[in-house]
Amino acid sequence: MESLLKDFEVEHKNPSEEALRRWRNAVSIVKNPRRRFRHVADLVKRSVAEKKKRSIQEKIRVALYVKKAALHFIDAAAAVGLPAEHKLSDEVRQAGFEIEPDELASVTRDHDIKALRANGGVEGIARRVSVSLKDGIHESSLPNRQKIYGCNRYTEKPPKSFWMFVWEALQDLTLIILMVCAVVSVGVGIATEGWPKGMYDGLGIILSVFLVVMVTAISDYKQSLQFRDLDKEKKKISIQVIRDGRTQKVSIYDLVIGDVVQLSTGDIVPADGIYISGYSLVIDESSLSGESEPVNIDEKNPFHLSGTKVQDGSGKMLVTAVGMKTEWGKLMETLNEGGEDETPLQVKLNGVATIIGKIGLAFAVLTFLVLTARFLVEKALHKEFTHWSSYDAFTLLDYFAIAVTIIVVAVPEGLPLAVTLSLAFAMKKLMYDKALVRHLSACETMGSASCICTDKTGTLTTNHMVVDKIWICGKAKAINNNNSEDILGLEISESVLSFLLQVIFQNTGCEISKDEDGQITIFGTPTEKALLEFGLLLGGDFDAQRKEFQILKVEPFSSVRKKMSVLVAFPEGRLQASCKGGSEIVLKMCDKFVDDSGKVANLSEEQKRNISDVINGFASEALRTLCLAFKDLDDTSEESSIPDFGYTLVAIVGIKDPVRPGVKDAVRTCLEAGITVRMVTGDNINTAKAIAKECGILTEDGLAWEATDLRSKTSEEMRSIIPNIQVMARSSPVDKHTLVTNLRNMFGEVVAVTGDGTNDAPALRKADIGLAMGKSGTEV
Ligand SMILES: Nc1ncnc2c1ncn2[C@@H]1O[C@H](COP(=O)(O)OP(=O)(O)OP(=O)(O)O)[C@@H](O)[C@H]1O
Ligand SMILES: [Ca+2]
Repeated sequence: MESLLKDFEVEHKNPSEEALRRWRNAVSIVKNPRRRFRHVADLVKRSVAEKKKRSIQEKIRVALYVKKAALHFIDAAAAVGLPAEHKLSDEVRQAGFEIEPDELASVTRDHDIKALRANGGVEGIARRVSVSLKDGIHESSLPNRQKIYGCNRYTEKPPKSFWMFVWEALQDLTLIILMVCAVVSVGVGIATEGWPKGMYDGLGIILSVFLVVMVTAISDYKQSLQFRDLDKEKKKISIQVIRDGRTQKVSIYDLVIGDVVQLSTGDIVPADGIYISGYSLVIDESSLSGESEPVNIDEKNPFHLSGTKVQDGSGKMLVTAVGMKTEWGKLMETLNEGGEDETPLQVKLNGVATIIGKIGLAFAVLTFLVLTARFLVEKALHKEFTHWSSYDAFTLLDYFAIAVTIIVVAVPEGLPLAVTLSLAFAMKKLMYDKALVRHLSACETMGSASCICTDKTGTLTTNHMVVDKIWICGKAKAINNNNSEDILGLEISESVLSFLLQVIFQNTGCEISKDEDGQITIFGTPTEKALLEFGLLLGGDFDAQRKEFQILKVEPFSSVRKKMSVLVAFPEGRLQASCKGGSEIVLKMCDKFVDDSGKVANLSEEQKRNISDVINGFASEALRTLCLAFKDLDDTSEESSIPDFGYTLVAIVGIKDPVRPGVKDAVRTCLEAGITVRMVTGDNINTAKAIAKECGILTEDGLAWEATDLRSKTSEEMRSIIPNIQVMARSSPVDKHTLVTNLRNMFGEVVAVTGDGTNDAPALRKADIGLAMGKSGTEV
């Protein structure tokens, strides 16, 4: 059997074009190609779509790069004339806007900096679409905006109606033959046996064909409805916007022109827009232009294109074009063209169906031959060979119908479809368990995984973080979260408290939004939230503190740097940098600290060691540790970057992030099933070890490494280390990716990766199965 099926082998993930072609060619007996190849990639369509995509990308590239160069040229020649005034239509004017949809869309699409300037920059555009850059749009203007500027939706193929499925089911070759047989049978029947008795045979066949077609069409239609539901679920993505002065999350489909969108690392830009403000915003435009070189978006290059990805940094943008007015909208059409790749099981079953089909066909032919031979022999015996009646023709037709019926029932055309159905069923079931499966094949591959690499934060732990311990003024204290009067247990001096609050409130990526009844919601990552909540609990006033200084520069948190730094200016002209991040990393940047008496003192080697012990102490209690530090700068000159040395350590916080209930059992189940489980985390090694022990991942003889130490190893050394690694700490996204690659290539393992953040995205994509966790669901 294996050798018969050798053409029916494809890889789990990204099968080669050649393999896809091979099995298609090996399928020889197909009754209904439309049905048989329904959930299978359409290679022809795909290559057409690929060509179309290339040409669109090429056009975008020309628009982005060549035009830009040309513009510079024109600028240099000082041939600046104001763009032609666009006439405003009454509709736009009555709605209170001052710019035509097409003009607005073309500014961003063509990177037309001249048009932007002529419109008064981003502020000018904002005025024209009547929005305040600070408070965003008014919710009440939503319908108007949608009416005039459109919705953020892309044209989709209309869903197939039920009758389409009936039509497709009718294309079955054997059913067509049977129907012809039925018609002939009716004709011959009426001629020989008369009305109505002669009808019965033919009618019988027609009725059964009708039944087969209906059953097939109904089950196919139901299946398509299921797929539509799944598809809808897959497309639910939300993004942070500011509306009516409040930060809120909305679905990307509800975005309108004028929305102020908050972008942060890992987000897909949901619409075309113009840069308002931001910090070290780096965008990956490869999905649009095919160029792999990321671009910086700032005042000089202020255009955001829909479909690109935020690689680093954070910022705000003003939406200027949505839906089909963006280039992405056009590209979207080509994206799903040609369908999803078939899974190995689907292909195998196609092979089985083909083999059975051949056997069925052979038997059908044999049956027909035997029956006909017997008939002829009998005729010869009765010496009636020259004497033919219509009755004989009828008999032969009957034999033929029998042969075709054998094919109809014996060839399992529905088999490959059945597996798609069962995979879809598995998807649905997983969805009830709150897991969204994006690719059918994942359901299948999941069963053959030999190794799981999981991140820690958010996957093994709940991601509900609270500050649990703090080290400040040379003492470690447990936080009493229930008693806001006396959270620090002991008194600390006013000045130290103000240092601490300053660092917490300056150095945060969080947004606080207050609704009408004063309820506050904090938007931000769990770590940041925990810290900010702690600051509020200490009695800090976020809004008041924020007004005291002006933020000059921000280096947002990234999984590579593992820290966040900001530079602020106080009204009196003083500058201050502050930094928070992975404790051993920030500790290296400090040479002073706030001592027992609340004074700034030099940090000796011994004290550094003591502080390291404190960090390790916190970490081995499974706390995530962060160092908070600041540095006063008297240099008012325009510094190019935020310094990374000479800081004063204010405090170390230990943040509790409890292990999810049930994780330990899940790990045990995996181990019993022979699947190795590894933890790959960005956190401190001791924190990682503590959590890994708690979950049962780290055993006595297992290894725990820091990713930085692994990077320098040769591939030979890796080969001996990797099989025993159970914990990899302080890893960057690239480290995670490398580990997965090595596991797959060196040891041929089928690797499943679970992760919840952007730092897991490369590894998730590389893995045989990527399981993206979390409520938010970073787009992977
Ligand atoms: N907002 C932040 N500001 C500064 N430092 C942070 C912030 N968030 C996390 N860190 C530091 O970075 C480390 C986490 O890095 P990273 O984001 O790569 O991992 P993670 O996603 O939190 O963990 P995992 O990989 O297990 O999911 C933490 O240990 C902490 O020290
Ligand atoms: Ca994570």
